[in-house]
Amino acid sequence: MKILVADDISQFGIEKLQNLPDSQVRVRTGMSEAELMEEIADTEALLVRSQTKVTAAVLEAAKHLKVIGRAGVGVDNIDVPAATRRGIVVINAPDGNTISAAEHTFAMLITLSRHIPQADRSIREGRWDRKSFVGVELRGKTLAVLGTGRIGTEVAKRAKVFGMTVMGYDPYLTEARAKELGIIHATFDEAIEAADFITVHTPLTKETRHLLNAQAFARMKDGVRIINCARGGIIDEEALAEALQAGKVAGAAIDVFEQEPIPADHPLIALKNVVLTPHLGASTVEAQENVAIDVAEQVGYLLQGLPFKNAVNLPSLSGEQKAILQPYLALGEQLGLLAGQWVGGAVSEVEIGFAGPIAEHDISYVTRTVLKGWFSVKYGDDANYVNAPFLAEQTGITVREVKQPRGKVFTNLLTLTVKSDQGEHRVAGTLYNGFGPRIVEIDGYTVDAAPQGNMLMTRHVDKPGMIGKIGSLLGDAGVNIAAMQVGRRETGGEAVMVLSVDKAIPEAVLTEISKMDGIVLARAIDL
Ligand SMILES: NC(=O)C1=CN([C@@H]2O[C@H](COP(=O)(O)OP(=O)(O)OC[C@H]3O[C@@H](n4cnc5c(N)ncnc54)[C@H](O)[C@@H]3O)[C@@H](O)[C@H]2O)C=CC1
Ligand SMILES: O=C(O)C(=O)COP(=O)(O)O
Repeated sequence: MKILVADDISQFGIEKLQNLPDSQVRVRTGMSEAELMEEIADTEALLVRSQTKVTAAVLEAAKHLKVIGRAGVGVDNIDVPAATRRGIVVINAPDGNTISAAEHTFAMLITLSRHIPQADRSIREGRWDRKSFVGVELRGKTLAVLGTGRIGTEVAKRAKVFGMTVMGYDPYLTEARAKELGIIHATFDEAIEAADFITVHTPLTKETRHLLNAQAFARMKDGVRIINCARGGIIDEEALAEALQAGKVAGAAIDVFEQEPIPADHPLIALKNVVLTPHLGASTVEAQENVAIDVAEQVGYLLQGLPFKNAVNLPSLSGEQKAILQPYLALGEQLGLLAGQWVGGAVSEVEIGFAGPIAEHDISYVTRTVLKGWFSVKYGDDANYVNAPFLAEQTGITVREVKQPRGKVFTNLLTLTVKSDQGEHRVAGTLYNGFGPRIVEIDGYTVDAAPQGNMLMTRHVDKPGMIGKIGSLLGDAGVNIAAMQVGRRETGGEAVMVLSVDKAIPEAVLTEISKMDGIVLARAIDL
């Protein structure tokens, strides 16, 4: 198992990776894109912080990569859509540096209100200047927190203790949560217009890029102070520099930049009323240990095929949800795999039906497992839970999820209906209490088969001798039949047969069965 650590992560995390069975951990930091592309070719797991840019080109070169672990929160240095398309899981460590980032923000807030770095510099320059550094109190001032997630919330709590009025803006902030935190639930405009201090705590996305721009600065109070310990790019740096020069903004404290490291001629460097730190929000002993251990643990679980959490490109399931969904995830994958081998032709539509208690839960993960099973017939190990929805999109397959009322016969039922240019097929499975998963329907015919191992499935005309002939052909080839199921609607019509066999059916035998008079469809299935 080859693991590459491309940024400085705590030794505690590296040791966890080294302790994984069969792991070979290489630590090489500060690589160029070309060097990383070379280094990553045979790597299964890559660990980074914010410095290494994991571009689409890097991922293209990473033929064996299964997982990217981000020892921290922001994943904007990783091309997540490209990773998802390639089925690579991206895992971050969302909780480990929250307090450190909040404390750094608070340090910036106080620094900004009392000119500490500028005053320190003046003393070192031989001056004793007490007039130039008159500050403002935080008490009684209004702080706008844009983005009230983990870090924004911790900043808000601390600001409350300092006697500030806090206005929170976040699409996910509810009135009740705002009340609980003792903050004012505000719109973006209300927050930025009322604030004496504004701090941003959103991720960098299309929506938040230049959230604070020239128009936003124009609407703010004269003398407002701005803090960014989230991501460069949330604030338009040119517009901020202009607003600072014009005196509209009285001060800014910035930890993160559009380009890191910042260029020597960056417009903010020359301005006196600005405090700059080189992306230090998460740089504490505690945060670095936390995030490195967290991410190494989850990456390790994934590499060992164990359940893992904090994947940013997979839906997250609580332990309780996992326990409920687990048997359905397995059944869904088997149904997908079965249908993928049973259905021929160009498929345009897949409908997944959920009946029974499962319909009350988040079914999106089950859909992923059905699609993963389906696509693994064609793509093998290249299809996984991460890229399965993308593969459906790429191959022009419409996927529909339908929640159905509980049926009369089965207390729970998963159905998979597939429309192809050769017609419509439907397979269904259920979970019998105590007996596990069973296939209970194929193309409208009732059967009861365990979905496992090698099988022969046929649709044939229900006439004497069919089953005997198939049995002899298999017997002559040394293929033993372990179980047999036949489903039919009326005598002499069409029937479906499911044979569980002890080993794979040779291609030549399958061809012969397919050519038999009365056989409509015959497929070897491997589950
Ligand atoms: N300077 C540093 O070293 C560090 C920076 N960070 C950065 O801090 C940021 C926040 O981190 P967390 O609080 O852990 O994330 P989080 O996911 O808990 O919170 C982000 C919040 O932003 C909100 N949001 C998203 N789009 C928004 C929009 N358009 N307008 C308003 N709110 C919006 C979300 O609803 C969410 O509540 C991230 O960008 C992260 O990368 C995190 C740790 C250290
Ligand atoms: O966790 C985050 O989002 C951070 O910005 C921390 O970045 P870093 O790991 O210190 O390069």
